[in-house]
Amino acid sequence: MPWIQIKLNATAENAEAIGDMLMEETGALSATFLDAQDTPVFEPMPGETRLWGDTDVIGLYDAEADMDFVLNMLKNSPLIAEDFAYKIEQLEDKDWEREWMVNFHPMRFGRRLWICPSWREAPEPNAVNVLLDPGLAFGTGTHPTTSLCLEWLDGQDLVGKTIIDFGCGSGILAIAALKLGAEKVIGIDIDPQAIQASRDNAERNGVSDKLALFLPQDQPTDVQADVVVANILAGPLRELSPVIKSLVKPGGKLAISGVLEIQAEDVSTYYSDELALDPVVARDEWCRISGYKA
Ligand SMILES: C[S@@+](CC[C@H](N)C(=O)[O-])C[C@H]1O[C@@H](n2cnc3c(N)ncnc32)[C@H](O)[C@@H]1O
Repeated sequence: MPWIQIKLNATAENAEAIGDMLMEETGALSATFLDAQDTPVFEPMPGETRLWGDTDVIGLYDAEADMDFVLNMLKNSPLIAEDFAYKIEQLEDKDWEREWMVNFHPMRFGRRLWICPSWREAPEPNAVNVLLDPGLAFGTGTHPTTSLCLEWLDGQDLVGKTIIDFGCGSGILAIAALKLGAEKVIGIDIDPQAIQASRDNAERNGVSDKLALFLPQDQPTDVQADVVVANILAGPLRELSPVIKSLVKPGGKLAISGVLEIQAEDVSTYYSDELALDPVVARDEWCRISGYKA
C-alpha cells in the first residue's frame, strides 16, 4: 500500500502534542519526530522519546486520506500557527524498518575480521566472518565506536579466553570475540531487543553454546573475564566504572568506547586507578580507551 506523509516543524515543547493530535484527530497511522538540525541525541533509554529544540513532526497516512481535511484540522488547531509551513509527500511502499539494509555491506576490521550482512555473500570465505543481522539493536560495525572495538578485538589473542561484552547490542563484539577464538562470552544489555538480536546472531554464527546473555539484573555476580569490552556511553561508563573494573581479572584487559574524544580525559580518570591505560585511539569525534589490569 502506498502512503502519504505530512511534515511540519515544531519545538521540543509542542512536538509530542502535535504528534498526538495528528494521530487522534486527523487519522494519522503514525507520528514520528525528526531532528530538523541534525543534532545528535545519544541513546535514549528503551521506551524513552527525546526531542530536539527544532523538531520536525511527520504524520503518515494511507494514500486515500483526505489531506485537505488534515490541513484544515491543523489550521484550526491552537497548537499550530495559522500560516504554518508544511510539506506533503507521496511515499512508495517499502519495508521502512529494514531500509538501512540496502547500505550495509561486508566490512573488514583489523587484519582478520569481517562483519558481513547475513543476507550477503562473505567476500573472503577463509577470513574470520561474523554474519550479522542487527535487527532493531545497535551494532553493525558502521559506527566508529563499534569499529574501534572490533579492531581492538582483532588485535588481541583471544584463544581460550573468557570475555564480557557489557552493552552487547546486536552481539557484534561478543560474536566477533568468539569467532576470534574466545572460549566463552557473557553478553549483558539493558534492552531485551538487544538480547534477542544477540541470541539470533549467535545462532546464525553457530556460537550460541558459548554465549550467555543477561539483562543487568540477572547477570551473574562474582564473575571476572580475561577481556571486557563495554561500548556504552560516557555517562554509564563513569557511573558503572566500579562494576566494569571489577569484571576484569587481574592480568586481564579492558576496552571501553561510546566516549566522545572530548570526554576521554575525564572518563579515563575513572579507570586509571586500577588499569594501566594505553594511548586513547580516536575516530571521527569518538574514541576508545583501553588498558591492562596488573
Ligand atoms: C552503543 S551500543 C553498543 C552495541 C555493540 N556492543 C556495539 O559495539 O556496536 C550500546 C548498548 O549498550 C546498552 N546499554 C546502555 N546502557 C547500558 C547499561 N547500563 N547496562 C547494560 N547495557 C547498556 C544499550 O542498550 C545498547 O545496546
